[in-house]
Amino acid sequence: MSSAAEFQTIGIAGAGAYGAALALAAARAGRKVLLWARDEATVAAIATNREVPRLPGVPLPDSISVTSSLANLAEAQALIVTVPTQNLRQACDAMARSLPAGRPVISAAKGIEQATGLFTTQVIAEAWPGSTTAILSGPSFAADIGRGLPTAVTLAAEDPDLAQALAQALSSPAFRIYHSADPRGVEIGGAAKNVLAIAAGIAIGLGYGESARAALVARGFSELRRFGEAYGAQGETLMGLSGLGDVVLSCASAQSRNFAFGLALGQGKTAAEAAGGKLAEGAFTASILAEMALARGVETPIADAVTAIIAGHVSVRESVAGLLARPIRAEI
Ligand SMILES: NC(=O)C1=CN([C@@H]2O[C@H](COP(=O)(O)OP(=O)(O)OC[C@H]3O[C@@H](n4cnc5c(N)ncnc54)[C@H](OP(=O)(O)O)[C@@H]3O)[C@@H](O)[C@H]2O)C=CC1
Ligand SMILES: O=C(CO)COP(=O)(O)O
Repeated sequence: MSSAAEFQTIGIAGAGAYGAALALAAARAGRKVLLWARDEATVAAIATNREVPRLPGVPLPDSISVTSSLANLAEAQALIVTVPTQNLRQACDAMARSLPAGRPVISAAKGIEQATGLFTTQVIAEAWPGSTTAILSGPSFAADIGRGLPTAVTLAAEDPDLAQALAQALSSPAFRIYHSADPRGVEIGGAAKNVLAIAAGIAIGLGYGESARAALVARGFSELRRFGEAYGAQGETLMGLSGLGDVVLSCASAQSRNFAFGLALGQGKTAAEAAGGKLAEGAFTASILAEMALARGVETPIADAVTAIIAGHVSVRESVAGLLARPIRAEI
């Protein structure tokens, strides 16, 4: 039986925008936080300025310390990994070399590993054998968490007691964490919503308007649900914060980097120009998600279209015309 009191110190691996946000959330929940960045210069800048460069304007309290040594995370009773999905394996390999396995490792990444088709908790389990995995996901911009605005997410683990204990340990009045025993459902929602956010951005970038966006979001959610159920997600999870909730947020706001990436594609930029050096997880997830859907006989026309556009195989307009020319069919 796990209890929140076990988790007094939290280690956070990855000092980007979300790592900073979750460090602040954990500190506000009364935890001591050890924030790890791989780069010495970043650690020095954070220690001096008491803010994370990728989340500027939010001062870090004294309960957050920063380190470039993974061995210093040994004191933490639970770890949260906040590096991009395609770099998660590398980060977990490094942790496995520096720390004993066993403590809970919570993924906060939203994607599918391109090279393997593994979801993020599977990547952690494979790269760091013996770790107990969990996933935290849901509608939450790092900047909103940083400002202390009300936010709600889901934390899931196979062991419901562990999920509940971690959720309690990390929750505070403005950062509410619901718990779940369906980690696969939670991680699929977070990965797939990024692909849909790109599609929604494309529709707006093309000037197709709000009705088109609403249609895309609804049909996209149906795609997410089919894919999720084919890969073992529970329907109720997909309807929750980490699925529908994050689709609503990310498809509606230009604050989403995935939406902004799609918007730029729709306005005629190439994929490289549209990314502009910012992380758009959906750009890496779209093709593997489409491939995995095909392997299980699931239709994902929106993920297919996003994949073809990013690869430069079709123009944005041709691709959208292809979607609009699909045969008329029953909605469900
Ligand atoms: N930002 C947000 O609002 C939210 C983000 N997320 C998810 O969180 C994850 C991270 O996103 P976010 O923080 O925004 O991204 P950022 O681009 O802000 O930061 C990524 C961080 O990961 C670090 N990093 C990359 N590769 C490694 C590695 N191999 N080892 C250690 N550190 C590494 C980078 O370090 P360096 O500077 O050295 O490259 C950087 O500090 C993504 O999966 C995203 O979907 C989830 C919810 C909200
Ligand atoms: O996942 C997020 C909000 O829940 C952040 O979205 P972006 O990665 O698209 O900025």
